[in-house]
Amino acid sequence: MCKSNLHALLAALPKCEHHLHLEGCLSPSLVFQLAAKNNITLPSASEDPAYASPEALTARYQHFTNLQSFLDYYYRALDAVITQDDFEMLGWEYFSTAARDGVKHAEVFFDPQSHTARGIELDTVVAGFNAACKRAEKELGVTSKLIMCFLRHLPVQESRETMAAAVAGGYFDDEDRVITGLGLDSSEVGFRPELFEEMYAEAQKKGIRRTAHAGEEGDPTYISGALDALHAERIDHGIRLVEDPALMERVIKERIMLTVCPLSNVCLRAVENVGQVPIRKFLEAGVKFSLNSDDPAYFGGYILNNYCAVQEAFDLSVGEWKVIVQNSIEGSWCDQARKNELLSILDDCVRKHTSG
Ligand code: HPA
Ligand SMILES: [Zn+2]
Repeated sequence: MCKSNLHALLAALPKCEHHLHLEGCLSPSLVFQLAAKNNITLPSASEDPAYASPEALTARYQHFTNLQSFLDYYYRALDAVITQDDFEMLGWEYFSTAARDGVKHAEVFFDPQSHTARGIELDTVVAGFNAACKRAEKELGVTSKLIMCFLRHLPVQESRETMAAAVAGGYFDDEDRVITGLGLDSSEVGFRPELFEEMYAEAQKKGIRRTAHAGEEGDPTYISGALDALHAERIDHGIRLVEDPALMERVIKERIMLTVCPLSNVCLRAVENVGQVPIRKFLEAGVKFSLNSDDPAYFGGYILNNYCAVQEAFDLSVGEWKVIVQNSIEGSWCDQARKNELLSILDDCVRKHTSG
């Protein structure tokens, strides 16, 4: 609950989330629970005191110093996730919590290489996450799309193999497209988007949607690289766009949406506080963006916490919230009929708020 008098409106807004790593929903309690079930030995408390208990691990997550310091914990925790049911449980952890925060549509990332590198089949990962997506639609009315990410710190050949495995698995087939989009994540600086041009070109030919993390820690040339070399349709994070006004003009003109993650930016010290995320600058300039939780088990909460933190920092008007939510609906990769449903929920929601 935030202090804002708009809290009821923020809670009720029909949210679309576009920057959410399913692996980032692995809470410390779930790490310990799955490790016990799967007989996985976590690091001992003498190796790393953070592994003394779920509470100690939670406390450790308050002290990341940059992206890499988080990724080290993020990848290590995944050792506990093994079976198709584990992946489904992780997916359900996301959808069941996000639905309570008012998420109606979610386009969620997963990182196959962090599992296939441990000997887990791509099919196991996709089947588990896809089952969670299906269940979310049936039981919660939350629609979703899966976005397969490449880990940019690994040799490009491994991304090539991941792409080939997804094609061979039929996940991009037109009739029953299980994977809607490609993404690019992990350590940004030094691993330029241009390295992944070939896989993105193949995706574009197949009509697969494209996004990439850029401008989180990397300078604005990572954003232009993602647009030029990868033909990215969205940019994940993208907050360093403000450093290059000409590029910002291009992003506005080409209607590229940024998927901004305010609490993540604070936790990973890209900014000192939410007030330094360029929300007001983007709104005033007409840069389209959605607000997202990134890795909610690590960064202080799910999407509503991000909406509330933005409201506390910027004191936005109802009209400004309407623009943010409208842009996040229109920037989604669902069909127009679903967008129209969500736009109409948005209208009702704003009307109810302003009339009473
Ligand atoms: O915010 C992120 N940036 C890069 N890689 C990631 N993997 C999970 N979250 C992130
Ligand atoms: Zn991310």
